Amino acid sequence: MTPDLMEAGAQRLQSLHTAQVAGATESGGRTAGYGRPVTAGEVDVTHGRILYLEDVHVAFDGFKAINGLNLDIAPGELRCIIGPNGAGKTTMMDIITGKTRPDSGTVFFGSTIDLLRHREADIAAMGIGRKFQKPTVFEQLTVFENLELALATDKRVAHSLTFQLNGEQKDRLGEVLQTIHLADSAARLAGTLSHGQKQWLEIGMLLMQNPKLLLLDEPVAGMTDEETERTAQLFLSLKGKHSLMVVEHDMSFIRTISEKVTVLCDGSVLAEGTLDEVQADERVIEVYLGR
Ligand SMILES: Nc1ncnc2c1ncn2[C@@H]1O[C@H](COP(=O)(O)OP(=O)(O)OP(=O)(O)O)[C@@H](O)[C@H]1O
Repeated sequence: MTPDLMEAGAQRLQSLHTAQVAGATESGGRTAGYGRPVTAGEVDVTHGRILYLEDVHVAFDGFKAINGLNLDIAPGELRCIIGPNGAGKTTMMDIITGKTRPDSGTVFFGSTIDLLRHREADIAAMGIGRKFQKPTVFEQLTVFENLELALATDKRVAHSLTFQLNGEQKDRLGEVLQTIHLADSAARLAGTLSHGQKQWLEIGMLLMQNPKLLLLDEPVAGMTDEETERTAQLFLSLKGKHSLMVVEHDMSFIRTISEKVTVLCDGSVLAEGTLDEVQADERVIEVYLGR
């Protein structure tokens, strides 16, 4: 979830609570007003890359967590990232989203946006959405309200407290509900959803902001087999419309969704190719099996 969204959600919950205390809600705390949805600007992908990292380094207390990392992602690509524990996968996502500043290197969004010059909230607003492993939906709001809230991430929080959808936004919300398989659950409180449904809802919240690039950290951890299968279908349906970077340890899930797989190890790329290719690579076998 984006920093702006977390802030807006906290404010929204506070306002909902206040209204409940006063006994005066009209529509579950989302009464008249307006908001300005974040709309990502155009990203220049004429060079065939939506994300480009070159020779990125970061050390924590002398430990090289990212060590000469080079990576690029094509527009509309669904890239899977695998690697043993401590390989640097989370740190890489932290760098892309502005949470961690690298010591050196180049990180570009499209060919013109130098991500190292931007703050975390701005990077999210430019169209890079991040989904952490643990779902962080607003449990006391309905599915509908969670999605609605995702449109209202204006930094002037007062707007998000009093947000009202226009026709186009209602259509979009309906589409996202269908995409994330929650059309029948729009009025349910998010806290009553299964783990998998919460994950889909959070992905839906990111989709409401129409991200160009989605970073997804272990999206199927803790899901049932059926939920995992549905998540695979969801990601395949998003491919092309969005670029996706999926970090996951579940190899059967990777097999279902992947074209190109990148193996990270010790902070840099060890191998890249189809899952079959990287699984047959002696160096990959060695880091996974410790031979
Ligand atoms: N803030 C930090 N301070 C010190 N060390 C850190 C910090 N963040 C990450 N590290 C270290 O950097 C290395 C890479 O960590 P990272 O979390 O990026 O790996 P990962 O590939 O995501 O691992 P996992 O699959 O277990 O989530 C690890 O050895 C970790 O302990």
